[in-house]
Amino acid sequence: MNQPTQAEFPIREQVSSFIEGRYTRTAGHELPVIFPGDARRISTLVEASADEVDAAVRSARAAFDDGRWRGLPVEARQAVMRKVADLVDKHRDELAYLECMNSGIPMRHLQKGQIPRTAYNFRFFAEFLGQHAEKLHGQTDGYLTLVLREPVGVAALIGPWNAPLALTSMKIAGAIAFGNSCVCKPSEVTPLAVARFMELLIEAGVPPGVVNLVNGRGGVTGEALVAHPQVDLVSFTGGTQTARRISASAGEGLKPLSLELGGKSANIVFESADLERAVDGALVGIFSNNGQQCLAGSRILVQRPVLDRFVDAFAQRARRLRIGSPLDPATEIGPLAFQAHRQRVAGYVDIARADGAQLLCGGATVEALEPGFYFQPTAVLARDNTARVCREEIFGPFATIVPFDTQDEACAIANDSEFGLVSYVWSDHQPTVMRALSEIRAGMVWVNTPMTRDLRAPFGGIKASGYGREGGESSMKFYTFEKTVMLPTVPPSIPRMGI
Ligand SMILES: NC(=O)C1=CN([C@@H]2O[C@H](COP(=O)(O)OP(=O)(O)OC[C@H]3O[C@@H](n4cnc5c(N)ncnc54)[C@H](O)[C@@H]3O)[C@@H](O)[C@H]2O)C=CC1
Ligand SMILES: O=C(O)/C=C/C=C(\O)C(=O)O
Repeated sequence: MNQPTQAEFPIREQVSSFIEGRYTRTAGHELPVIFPGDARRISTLVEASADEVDAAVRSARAAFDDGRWRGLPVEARQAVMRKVADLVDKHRDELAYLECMNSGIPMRHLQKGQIPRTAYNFRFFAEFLGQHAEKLHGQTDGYLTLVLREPVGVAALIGPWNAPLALTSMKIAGAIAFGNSCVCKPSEVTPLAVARFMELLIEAGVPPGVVNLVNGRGGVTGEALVAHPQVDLVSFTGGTQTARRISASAGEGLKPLSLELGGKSANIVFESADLERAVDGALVGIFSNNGQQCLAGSRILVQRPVLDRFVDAFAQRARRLRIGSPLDPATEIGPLAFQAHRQRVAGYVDIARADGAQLLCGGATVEALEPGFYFQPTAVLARDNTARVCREEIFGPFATIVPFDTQDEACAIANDSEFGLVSYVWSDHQPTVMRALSEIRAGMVWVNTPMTRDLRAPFGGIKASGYGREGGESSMKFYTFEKTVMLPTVPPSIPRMGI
């Protein structure tokens, strides 16, 4: 594909809220929307005030209460959700372009990964819905006990900037599949693709008001949304500190919460691994999506007998990754999402050195691509797991390699983290794999493969990586509540009172 252009896919001059099926275009506090490839301002975000958040929640509430969506037969909801997926496929390049211009994620990754995943989020939940009727729990002592699943109500869906549409659409699909209405709040850094997606939802037949959008800063728009008394549950993906504030507010309102947070995931390469595959996997694990992934394998633990070979191959391949404009189909590493974030990532080079780590490759910005927010794929060899680069989530193209001797040590290092999102294990020796699987404390473990995803499976972490799970049945449980119904099968004898 040629590089897409703004003439082909115009970018809205202003991104506001989308309430009851329409952009609001109100005046308000403005934030620039920037193309990280060259630091150019490409649009303006108009922040939603608390009043506008209130209007969005009320719209979702009304849509829920009058049953315009949850009251539809399952087949009708499924048909609309499939249509959403078809429209995402049809507009794949446009959505990829908007996301790319806003987040700096390379087009090739968006066109092959995140945008098809957006379509699949809707297809998956449409099919899932068709498989799950209310469950009959059988008879007991003259009663038929039924457990019904009902939508919770109005969901607040708060998303991050690292995979804006793919992650927000996963939440929307899960929420509306089971009949909920929702208000989304994407990251203020990356509002464009999610905003365009709102129009596609309406075009597909999702009734206005069922999915609303508010844009703005977390401390303003996000806080007003979480605290709104008519919001019934909150699904959040983002940073751990933010999650603490959201938990406090949601806790006050006793709102169910799903928190998908950051990680410092161990990618363990045993000497029994196919080393070439492990290097391939480790590169994908830390450098795909410009390294901005919660599930990045950012701590690469390597068994000493293969350490030198691994380090040489990894650093050599990292140096060869193609850095460039995210619009170029050949680009493997694009710019980081915003300038302050690049500064933060770059700061870890000195932090690593101060802790005695050795720089293996990268470690600098890319002069030739200034003023874009580029940063070279970087790897350091840490002395041990106490280094700050082993403990803090960097969220960029920055790998920390840590040597180990024994399997016990590898698992102890893997678990010695405040986070517990995922872990990767590379070994062709089954007992090694089986032991690692039972000892690693993380929400997910991938064996001899980087980052594969099955939407039927629960996704989420433990410890500072959050709690709650989404995907398949886990989403169904989160976005519904159980209502128990007792029906007498024979007229019961009821004690007579007050006679
Ligand atoms: N997928 C993940 O696990 C992600 C993890 N992160 C981690 O979080 C760190 C900080 O990144 P940020 O973009 O600043 O993430 P963040 O946690 O601040 O933002 C995520 C979302 O939460 C919203 N938000 C912020 N404060 C809020 C509040 N008080 N109430 C309601 N909503 C609020 C933001 O506007 C955004 O939509 C990153 O450096 C990275 O370590 C960031 C993005 C994604
Ligand atoms: O596959 C999912 O449902 C979630 C993936 C999350 C990320 O890739 C992320 O937050 O980086």
